[in-house]
Amino acid sequence: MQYLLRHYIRIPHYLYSQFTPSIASTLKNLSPSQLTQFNQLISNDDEKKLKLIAYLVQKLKPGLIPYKQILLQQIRNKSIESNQDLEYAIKLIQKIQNPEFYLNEYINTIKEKRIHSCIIQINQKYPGLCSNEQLIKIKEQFPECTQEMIIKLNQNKQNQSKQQIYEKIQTFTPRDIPEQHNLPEQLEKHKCITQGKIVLRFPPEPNGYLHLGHVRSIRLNFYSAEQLNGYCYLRYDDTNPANEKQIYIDEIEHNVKWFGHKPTHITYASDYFPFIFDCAIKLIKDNKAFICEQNRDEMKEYRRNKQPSPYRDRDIDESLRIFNEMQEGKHPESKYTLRLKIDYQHANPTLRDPVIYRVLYTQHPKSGDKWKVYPMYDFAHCICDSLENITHSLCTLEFEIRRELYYWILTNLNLYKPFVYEFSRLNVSNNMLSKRKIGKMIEMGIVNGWDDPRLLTLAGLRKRGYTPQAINEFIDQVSVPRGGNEQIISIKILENCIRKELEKTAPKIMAILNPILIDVEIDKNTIKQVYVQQDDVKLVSNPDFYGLTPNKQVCLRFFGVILCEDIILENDKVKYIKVKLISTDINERKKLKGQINWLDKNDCITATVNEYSYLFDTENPAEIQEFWNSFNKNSLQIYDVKVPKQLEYKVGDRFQFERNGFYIVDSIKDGHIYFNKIVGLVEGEKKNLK
Ligand SMILES: NC(=O)CC[C@H](N)C(=O)O
Repeated sequence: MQYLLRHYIRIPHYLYSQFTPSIASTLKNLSPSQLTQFNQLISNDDEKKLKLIAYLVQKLKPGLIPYKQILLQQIRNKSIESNQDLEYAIKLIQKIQNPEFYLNEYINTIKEKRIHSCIIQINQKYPGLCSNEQLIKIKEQFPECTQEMIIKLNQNKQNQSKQQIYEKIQTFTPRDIPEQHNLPEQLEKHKCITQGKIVLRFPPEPNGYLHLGHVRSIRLNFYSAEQLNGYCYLRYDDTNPANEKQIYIDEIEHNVKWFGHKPTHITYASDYFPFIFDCAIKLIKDNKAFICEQNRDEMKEYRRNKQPSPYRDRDIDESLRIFNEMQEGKHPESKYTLRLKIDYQHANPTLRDPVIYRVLYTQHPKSGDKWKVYPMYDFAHCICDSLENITHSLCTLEFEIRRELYYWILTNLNLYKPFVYEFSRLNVSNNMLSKRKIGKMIEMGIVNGWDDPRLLTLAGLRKRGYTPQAINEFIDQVSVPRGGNEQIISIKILENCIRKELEKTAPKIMAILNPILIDVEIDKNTIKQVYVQQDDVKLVSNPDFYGLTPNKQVCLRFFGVILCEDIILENDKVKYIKVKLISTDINERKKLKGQINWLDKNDCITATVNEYSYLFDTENPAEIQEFWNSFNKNSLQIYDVKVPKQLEYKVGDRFQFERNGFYIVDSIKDGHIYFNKIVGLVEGEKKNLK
């Protein structure tokens, strides 16, 4: 049971202990026949998960009602593999939720709901499918649904996900948690300042480059503020000078601008250090904070065992004196810390007398050596939010457990409290979004720096050829769910977004990857030399191959029908290919299935292509402790390419190389062009040589 709870229901850790006995006792209270029925119903693992969640929702203790929505969400987000699963999940949802609410809030009929889920799944499984193919797939599974129904639902879905990002904020309703309520006079002052407008913030720590995961927050905050006519701050959460650098600060600002956002203000947590310091003094004077001398390990041990620090009852004046001395630089690092005096036995470990200040003699990128004491994130963050009159403080789910502490601090400082809301962190398959882990990969030399095009850092995506529009489209499609940090989004959805955009915008050119030179005999006296692509040449043909192979006719596109007379090898490599021009007649050309790309030797130049594929072989490398072992060693391949000579190439230009994919000019060194492959064509398109 514990195992299931931990894996399938994401609730704060410290609640398990309260949760499990109540479930256990409910199970105990079932009559033998009920129990048999319950067990009989559970026939496989997936069903077990769903059933258990549904069961738990029914049996929630009144105090846990706020988590009901999370659990329901969990059922909705459950990946459903078969029709039976789908029907089963729907039945469960119906059972546990007021049917009227379900029908109004979600979809009109169960049938629509089923089709709708099916569309979502099909979109996720085959992101590149056009609507016709989608229709066929859906019809296979739901023969009873009409074409109109599918089109209508598909449109609804698209409109819904487009609007969701900023409309979502308007749907947040305050939870009924007393600690979160503001006093009437606080609210009045807050409203007077904000004039009822929405005030958001994007608060990255400048300790690395931003990545795709941050775009969810950038989009949610900046874009929502723009759409809702509100404000959004870019605030650097610079409370730990040990890891922070000016280059990161600059890169973050550059990225926000890249997405076209203009922060209402750019602020730094360090701007507020004097105020935050005074807050700490106030808490010491109120006997709500004390100077502790426990070292890191002792503190950890005591907190885990719910024991009080031996310094907890230190005299207020002494704590005040030491804290001031800490700031004056009179004490070494790690000797003293300032800790809150909340409740060392609290069920939520973040409230067990957390540290709020420590001594650091590191140079701070903004405030230099002015400060010797630095506030911890938990202490600084809520105060900054409050001072900036943030209306909605939005963060990822791993911060959920800190929400109670956030409110405790603001309540005890008598400060205005923003509404805190968490959403799922973004995970993308076959890659890793974690500044720490990316930093590690750079350190190990697995990738070539923060802007390596295989990484999903914004610098990497930019270099790879992604546009802000395509990235935003991806974020809109995957939206801002709250289902859990474990969900993994297929990287194919991201690829599909850039592909869709480039299909419309990138000019098509013929380019020959891995070129092979062939002699085309036009007549007895004329030989034309052209390049064709290595993968269009095979010594032995097969029924699916329409390229060059001995004694077979193929067409050099827009030129003429040729017959391959001979292929000569040297050390297993094609050395020479001899072909003969048979006809240039358009009708003859059209007859052939095999249409090959080519470039005249005299009309092209040699360039280099960096072709990238997935960074990791496994879908979820974060799961593996030594994640570098699943690094895809073929994630970068370098090829020669021939491109038309008469075109102009500038860094940043994007092209579609016909039948190959999309490419961007990455750099030009001494006249030599380097392309990065952005993304391939939709699977199957390449083979189709027509
Ligand atoms: N509350 C939050 O949004 C967390 C911000 C934190 N500085 C981070 O970069 O993760």
